[in-house]
Amino acid sequence: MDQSKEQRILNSVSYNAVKGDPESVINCIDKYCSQYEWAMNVGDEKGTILDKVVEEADPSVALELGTYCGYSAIRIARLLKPNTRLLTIEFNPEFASIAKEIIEIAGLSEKVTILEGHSEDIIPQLKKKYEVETLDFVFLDHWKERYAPDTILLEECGLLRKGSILLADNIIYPGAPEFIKYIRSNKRFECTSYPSHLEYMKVEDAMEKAVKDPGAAAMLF
Ligand SMILES: CCCNc1ncnc2c1ncn2[C@@H]1O[C@H](/C=C/CNC(=O)c2cc(-c3ccc(F)cc3)cc(O)c2O)[C@H](C)[C@H]1O
Ligand SMILES: [Mg+2]
Repeated sequence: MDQSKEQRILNSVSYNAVKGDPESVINCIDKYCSQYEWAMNVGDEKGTILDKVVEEADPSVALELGTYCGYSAIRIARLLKPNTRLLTIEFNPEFASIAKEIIEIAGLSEKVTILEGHSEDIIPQLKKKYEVETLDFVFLDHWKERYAPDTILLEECGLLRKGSILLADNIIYPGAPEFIKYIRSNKRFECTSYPSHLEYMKVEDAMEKAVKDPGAAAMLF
């Protein structure tokens, strides 16, 4: 049986990237997906926005919804401080195992835990089974119609604190209209839109940042 696109991406990383060097893995995936086969990694342009928001969040515990090949997990984890971690949820077993290998090549297996399963099943387990108190940063990049219900689920499970930062990909293309409607009308969140482009294409896209109960100080000035 011929290989999947995701397997071909792993082949390219394993052949071309420098082991233990996250930047070389990121560059290798971006090169492969620009030149040979488009894939739904967040990419380098939106990836730079992701980097900035992760640095702003400086998270002790970060969560990603939708690992896919592990590209954004590597972008996030490479910026994490010692003794901090990224949990990333992926329900497709083939993608979970490919991501595991790519994250290993980047030398980031210590910082990244791939949780295989549906987000709606795993999120309620984060506190007890994965010893999470609250999440400092959440990257949403899975099925777009699940952004809103999973954000509500994170809230219901008490996983978001004052200042928790959510960042969502694909606000324009493919779009996440229910999420935008929900998060922008929710007084508890302060939202910012970051216009950009769809990965590897000249198509408009955007990312949305939502900060929960931003600092009270903000109200004083
Ligand atoms: C129901 C279970 C929910 N719970 C879940 N629990 C766990 N894992 C989940 C869950 N739902 C999904 N996943 C996993 O996350 C990944 C899914 C990612 C989805 N991303 C897109 O659809 C997209 C499309 C385009 C695009 C743009 C232009 C085009 F022309 C074509 C495509 C661009 C982009 O940047 C995009 O991120 C992965 C493939 C999938 O197995
Ligand atoms: Mg995306």
